[in-house]
Parts: sequence; C-alpha cells; structure tokens
Amino acid sequence: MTDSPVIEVDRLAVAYGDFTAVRDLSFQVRRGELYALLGTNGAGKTSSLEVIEGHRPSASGTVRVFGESPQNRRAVRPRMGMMLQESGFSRDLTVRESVSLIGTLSGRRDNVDRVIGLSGLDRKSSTQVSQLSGGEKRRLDFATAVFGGPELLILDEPTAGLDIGSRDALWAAVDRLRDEGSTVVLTTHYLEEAQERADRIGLMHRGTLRREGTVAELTQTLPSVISFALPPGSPEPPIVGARNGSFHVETFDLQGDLHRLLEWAHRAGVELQQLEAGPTRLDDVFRALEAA
Ligand SMILES: Nc1ncnc2c1ncn2[C@@H]1O[C@H](COP(=O)(O)OP(=O)(O)OP(=O)(O)O)[C@@H](O)[C@H]1O
Repeated sequence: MTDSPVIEVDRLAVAYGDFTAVRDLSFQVRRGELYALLGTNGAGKTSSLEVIEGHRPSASGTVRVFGESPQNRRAVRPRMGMMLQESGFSRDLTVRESVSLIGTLSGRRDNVDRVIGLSGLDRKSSTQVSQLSGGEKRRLDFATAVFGGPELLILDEPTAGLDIGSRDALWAAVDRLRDEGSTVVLTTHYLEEAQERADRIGLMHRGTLRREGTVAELTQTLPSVISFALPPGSPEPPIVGARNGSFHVETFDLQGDLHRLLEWAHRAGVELQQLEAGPTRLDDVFRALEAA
C-alpha cells in the first residue's frame, strides 16, 4: 500500500528513569514528504527520533516505520538512513573504510567512492576519522546516511557546524534523494532551512507536540508586521500603532493595510522612513510558543 504513512507515531512517551521526556506524541509522516520536527532545546526531538530509529524503547504508545516496529531491524534498517547527532565511528578507520563498513551494515548497496564524492570528502578518503574536523565528521555522518539511497532519511541537526558550501551540498544531495521519492524527517535549529524546505512541520515544546501544519498554516496564526517612521509634523497615518515616535503595526491583512498606507503617503506627500513590511516568520511562531 503506497499511501500508508512511512512513519506513524501514536501517543508516544519516552522516559529516562522518573523523568518523562516525551508525552502523548502523535504524528504521521507521509511518503515523499519532508517533515521537520522542530522545537526548543530539550523538547524531546532526539528522544523521539531515537525511538523511530529503533535505538531507544518507548515507555508507552506505538511507533511504526513502514508499518513495522522499529525494533524489527531486519525489516526497517535497509530502508532507513540516519544522520544522528553523535556518530559512533571507530576513530582508527579511514573515511573510505567507515563508509564501506556502515554501508555494508545498512544492507544497501552503493558505490563507496560516489558517496564519498557526494559528501565532499574525496580528498579525505584515506584520512582516519580521528583526524577529521568537526564539519568533516558531519559530512561523513551524512555520507553513511545517504549510502544506497534509502527510502527514509532521518536527519538530526544535519547542518550544525557545517560551512555554507557544505550546507548547500548537503541540501542538493537531499533534494536529489527527494526527487527519487525518498521521505525525509529533519530536526534543525536553523528555522530558515525548515521554512524553505519542509512540507509540514511539527513544533515540540517540553515533551509534547504543540502545533503542526505547513509553514503557511503555522504562520497565519500570528499577525504580520508593518513598521515605519514619519518626519516631524506629518499628519496622522491611516493605521494605528505608534511606539516611541515610530510606528509598529500588527495586521492580519498585510496587503490591504500596506496598500492603504502607501496610498495615504503618496496623497499626503509624506515620506515613509525605514519602511519594513513582511509576513510572519517561523521564528515568530517559535517565540510565541516559548512565551506561552
Ligand atoms: N540519556 C538521558 N538521560 C536523562 N535525560 C535525558 C537523556 N537524554 C535526554 N534527556 C532529557 O530529555 C529531554 C529531551 O531531550 P532531547 O535530547 O530529546 O531534546 P531535543 O529536543 O533533541 O533537544 P535539543 O534541541 O537541545 O537537541 C531533555 O530534558 C534532556 O535533558
């Protein structure tokens, strides 16, 4: 059944001793989508992903990956590539040996040199893991995750510590996998990456899912902002919201209010200084979540 979700999480709880890190978490990831699980520090994203990856048992609730329990390694592992926050590479192995070993363990097939090239590690192929920089280690993590073009790719803060060129290369490789039909689950603190790429977003805070939807659905719950200043002696503008001599207007009708303001300024011959207008960003949704 191609329409069944790739991941189904139903009332998941994750506990560390007496501490419940994740509570009543439910969400589904559909085939081919990029689902971003975002949240504040300690919200429970990695704990949840670890259950999905089969690395951690749940305290309660159910998780299904391709319809199987994630503990069923034999069924799930060949179909899932993972880029964890902490990799477990042996320090003595070279890049090439690491990709080859993890590739074999994944149960998928690929050309080791192709994967090394794709991850920008060509010149480090014979270097030991212990001699790689932090960013190079992340590239190696990525190489092993995408080995063999998995149907499901789990990326836990994939671009943390990567320079801009490495980020671009990583996203280009993810885009190629998505073109081939792969499903991606992403956590990141770079909200612009999620805003640009996610089909849907789940927002976690203190162990629970607080919001879920497309970027448009999440951002339309908060007003957009228009801000500007006026030269001394200017007439009153048609929209209200004065603050310290400048104007800061929150609106759910950005286009209409901006149109009225510009028309008024044109007719009154008033210069709108430092004019800024823009839709709500994911950052604002995030801040509202933390403040709640
Ligand atoms: N091994 C552990 N033992 C005890 N508590 C843990 C352990 N791992 C995580 N926690 C706690 O569980 C909570 C959730 O942690 P988790 O790493 O899942 O959060 P996160 O959303 O991935 O955070 P971040 O964005 O900071 O990486 C935190 O309060 C954390 O301190």
